[in-house]
Amino acid sequence: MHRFGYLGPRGTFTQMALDAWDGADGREQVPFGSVDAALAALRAGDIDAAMVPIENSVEGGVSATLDALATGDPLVVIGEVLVPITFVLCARPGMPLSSVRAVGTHSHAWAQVRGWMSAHLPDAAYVPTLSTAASAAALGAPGDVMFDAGVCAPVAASNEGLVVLADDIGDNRAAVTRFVLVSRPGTLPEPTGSDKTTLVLYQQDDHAGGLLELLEQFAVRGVNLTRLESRPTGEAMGRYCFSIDIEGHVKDARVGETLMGLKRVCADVRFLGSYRRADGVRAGTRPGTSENDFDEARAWLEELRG
Ligand SMILES: O=C(O)C(=O)C[C@]1(C(=O)O)C=C[C@@H](O)C=C1
Repeated sequence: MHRFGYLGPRGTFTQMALDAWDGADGREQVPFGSVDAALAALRAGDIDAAMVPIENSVEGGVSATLDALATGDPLVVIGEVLVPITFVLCARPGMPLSSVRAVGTHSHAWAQVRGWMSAHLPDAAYVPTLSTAASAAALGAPGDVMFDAGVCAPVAASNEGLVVLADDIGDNRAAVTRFVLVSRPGTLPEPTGSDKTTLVLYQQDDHAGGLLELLEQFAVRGVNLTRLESRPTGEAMGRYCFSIDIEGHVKDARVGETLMGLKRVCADVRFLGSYRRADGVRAGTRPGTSENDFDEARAWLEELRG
């Protein structure tokens, strides 16, 4: 693998995630204007992998990524990276804070600085941009821009020669965004004991207790969920699929058994990869759900069957 796409332009938090990814020396970084564009290029074979944001500790799931992975030609996650998020408010030299009337940034970034904005620029209009660094790049280029200031990473402001009007403006100082490295199917990282698996579940039909039935599959095998979101399928009002991250690897017995159970009760199970956890947390196993417990139970059944 050598061509790695990412949500650009340079200076995005996504590029920081790609810089922090340790699996690819000599890689070429290819910026894309949107998550959809990066994943389309990956599906088309123009790049080998793509780094995209999937979840923020303050604003939650990144719908563009969740939806692009849930539909279309299959893709798999092969790794994840956590990046602490720090925002600055930046502008062209000479623009004082008191003159800022409109602020441009990515919608997930805006959600993380809303409190600061209402305290310091309560009347400023919000202008969405495709990434935080895109707002800095627009201000850094000559010509008219629809906003006077941008919210981005400090590195994006300095890349573009902008002045910092305010530092560290995130409402939650502990904000973290989780990024995933996505590739075409065919690469399954080996289990490490500290892994995650990502799935999208489509229900057979809408009925009372439907979600509970899906969750039981995890619960009885001691599989812990680390993220659960419902996303509209787009087919009709009220039709949802479930985007889920669980602890463990598809090669772990309890995860494999869970997937088989889900396959029986769901209309469709989309496997989106098993990969090493960025935080190194090892999955705890409930009594009766260790590899050994499953091996012993399987051997016992084989014996009964003669
Ligand atoms: O705009 C960027 O810099 C991104 O990498 C995207 C993104 C996101 O989608 O959440 C990543 C981290 C921040 O939380 C804000 C924006």
